[in-house]
Amino acid sequence: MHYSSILPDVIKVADAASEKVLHIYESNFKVEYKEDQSPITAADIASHEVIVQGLRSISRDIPILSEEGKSIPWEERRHWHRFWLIDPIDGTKDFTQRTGEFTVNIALIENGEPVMGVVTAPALKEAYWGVVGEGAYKRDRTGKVHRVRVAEPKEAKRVVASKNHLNEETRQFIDTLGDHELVQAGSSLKFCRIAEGHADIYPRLGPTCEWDTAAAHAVLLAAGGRIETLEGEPLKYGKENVLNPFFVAAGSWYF
Ligand SMILES: Nc1ncnc2c1ncn2[C@@H]1O[C@H](COP(=O)(O)O)[C@@H](OP(=O)(O)O)[C@H]1O
Ligand SMILES: [Mg+2]
Repeated sequence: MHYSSILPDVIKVADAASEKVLHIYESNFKVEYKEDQSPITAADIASHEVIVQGLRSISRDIPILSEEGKSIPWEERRHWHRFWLIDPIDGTKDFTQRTGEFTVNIALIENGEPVMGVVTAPALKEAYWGVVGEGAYKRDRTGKVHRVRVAEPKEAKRVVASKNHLNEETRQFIDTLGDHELVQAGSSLKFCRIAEGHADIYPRLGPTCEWDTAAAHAVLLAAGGRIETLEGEPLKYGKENVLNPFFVAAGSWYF
């Protein structure tokens, strides 16, 4: 499959979802809570619907797994060699707290690995995308597109971590990194900050799901970075359990 040929259409889908999301962000939206007590708004649902419709028009036979879609039994998912993995809004807490640091995420997974990803930050008017092996790009708030690449420092100088989910285990890991600056960011933007060379390392010794990481993982891989489990294995997708293991994201210099 030629990912580069469908990438412009995938970016269009993410932009269309972002526009819808931004419209709701700027309104007086209502916050509800899912069974697991995580917040959800009309923007999560609207973004999911725009993305699903858009991806279906790109390809009718690639299945879609979305944080906001119905859960699909493992018996069906286990046969998927290629699928879209989407998080219609990552950082819903940042959305409800109006920090602007939330993202729309679309990844294409093949044989358990992310091969293409698009991440947009509607309120920041930034977007990142990448095809693994072909490079990563950022569209800045002026609309200018440029290639991005991870920094290659000798040690982790700028550590990026969650604003809403920075737990004790992650703090202890960060303490082992020596002198550093702590940059906090919401959502999958943390991976994008590494991809563009604005941060060096993102340790997450806490829970995330496959849809939280997949699209930005593709961007990071395309920019010369990696995400590995604490056992040194690459983070994989399409597992029976959608929870990710703890991981560290950084440029290749770290691993
Ligand atoms: N206990 C938990 N179990 C699973 N995922 C969790 C979790 N706590 C946080 N997350 C994930 O972490 C994401 C937010 O990360 P961060 O704090 O880095 O912005 C959430 O994404 P959503 O906002 O899409 O729900 C959520 O999926
Ligand atoms: Mg998420």
